[in-house]
Amino acid sequence: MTEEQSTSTKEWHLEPETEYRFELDPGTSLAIKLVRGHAEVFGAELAEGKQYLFGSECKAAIFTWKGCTVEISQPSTEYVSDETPMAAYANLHIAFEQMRVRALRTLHGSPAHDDDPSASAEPPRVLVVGPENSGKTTLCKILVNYAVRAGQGWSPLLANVDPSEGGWAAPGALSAAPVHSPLPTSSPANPLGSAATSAPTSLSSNALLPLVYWYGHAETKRNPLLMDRLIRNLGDNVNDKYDFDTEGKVSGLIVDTPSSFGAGTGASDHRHKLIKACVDAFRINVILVVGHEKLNVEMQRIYGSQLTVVKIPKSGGVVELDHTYRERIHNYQLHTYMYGQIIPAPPGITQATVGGEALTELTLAPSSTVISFDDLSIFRIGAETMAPTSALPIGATRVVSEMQPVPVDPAQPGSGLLNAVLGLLAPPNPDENERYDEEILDLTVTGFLIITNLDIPRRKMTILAPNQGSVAGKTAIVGTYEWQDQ
Ligand SMILES: Nc1ncnc2c1ncn2[C@@H]1O[C@H](COP(=O)(O)OP(=O)(O)OP(=O)(O)O)[C@@H](O)[C@H]1O
Repeated sequence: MTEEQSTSTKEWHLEPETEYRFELDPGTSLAIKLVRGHAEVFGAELAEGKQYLFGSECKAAIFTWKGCTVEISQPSTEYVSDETPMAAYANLHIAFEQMRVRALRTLHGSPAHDDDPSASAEPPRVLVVGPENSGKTTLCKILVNYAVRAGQGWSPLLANVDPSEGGWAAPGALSAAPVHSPLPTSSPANPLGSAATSAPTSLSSNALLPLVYWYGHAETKRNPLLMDRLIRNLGDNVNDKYDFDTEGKVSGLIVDTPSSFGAGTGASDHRHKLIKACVDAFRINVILVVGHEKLNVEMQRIYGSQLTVVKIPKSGGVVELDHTYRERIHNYQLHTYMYGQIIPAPPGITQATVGGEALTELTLAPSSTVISFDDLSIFRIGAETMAPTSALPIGATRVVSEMQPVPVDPAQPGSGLLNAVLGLLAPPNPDENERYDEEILDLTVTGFLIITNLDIPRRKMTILAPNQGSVAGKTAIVGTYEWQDQ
């Protein structure tokens, strides 16, 4: 008996249009091999005979349109369901595909043959909204994966404006990237597959180069003005890109939103402003509301006259994620950002891949460096450390606004910098005349680092970063995320 056969493997035969769902416990991993037929994980096809690893408490499903046999090593919570919304999702994909084809035809001035000449020639620019745990991110992934699999050379842009999720960067970031090959699913630490955000060595074959802005908090309500500005910055960048890349533009874009956009009601809260910011910034023409009647009615009422609002079903497989799970995921994400994607294979599995990549290609070695306090300028956006208004001298008015970059002095006890996650900013405009006061709000992020030690008497601090690049003279922003290497 070979080593591989001696593991506890189990074969599942899946009928057409069913899915095998699994949920991993902490510290466990799972290997899945497609033995026969066709299967996909959230729209990304599995290759026959390859072992795919899943870890870090991943919760996902293997879906098949035509039926298949899969071999599972070291199963955990698992079941098969024949009730999935995949047919509805596939119909959506077909509708978006028609929009792309029409947009491309218009771009090339090709004659229209069969369909309605009055139909819009705009590519799909889709905003996905829904309450917590409705499967928004999963739906975005499925739609993007179906588009890139269509064989038309589409590279739709996926934007993630959910700061609690991290996407391709660290949690607290807003990001966007054109997707050229299917996004794999292997761990919630990399919900959208691996990106070349940490170090060049992590440039695996399907790594993406996202555009990233740093918000720095999990909750959108903490600084809605900053969220609004970053969403508009992301949108402006995307539109600038499209001005030059008209072929890329016809692939369209999909925007994944935080659950706070779909939660609660009432016109006064900040979420309407942020939804509006997304609609304007990304020139949205379709809003998908995942499984929420009231939200659908609300979106119809506000946007129904200017764009298409579609309610779509929520999958019964979506897992309710609690607060502690989300905190563990943030830890996995930052660990993965620093050390790469490390998923130990279940016993007996020797040859496996993570989302199709060889395991060794995804491992990183971060560097810990001691720098002087003066090497790095650190800012906090808004008045986090301000005294309450009531504590100000009589007659004094607050001078620090929610959007003002406030310098943070590491020498100050209680600076909040120890173990803080910092977003390292791209350099400001080299032309002094083009600079402006709040420029650092509009700079993209080139990387993240963690302050692991502060030596106030010697004015030194230790930083952990994925590579050894110098940070001297650079500017970083601190938010409310912290991480300790355990
Ligand atoms: N069909 C399915 N089978 C098993 N697990 C699933 C399925 N669909 C989604 N999940 C899992 O459920 C969890 C929640 O899904 P997802 O992140 O897509 O929801 P969301 O609405 O974006 O969440 P959030 O509340 O963070 O905005 C994820 O771990 C995802 O992998």
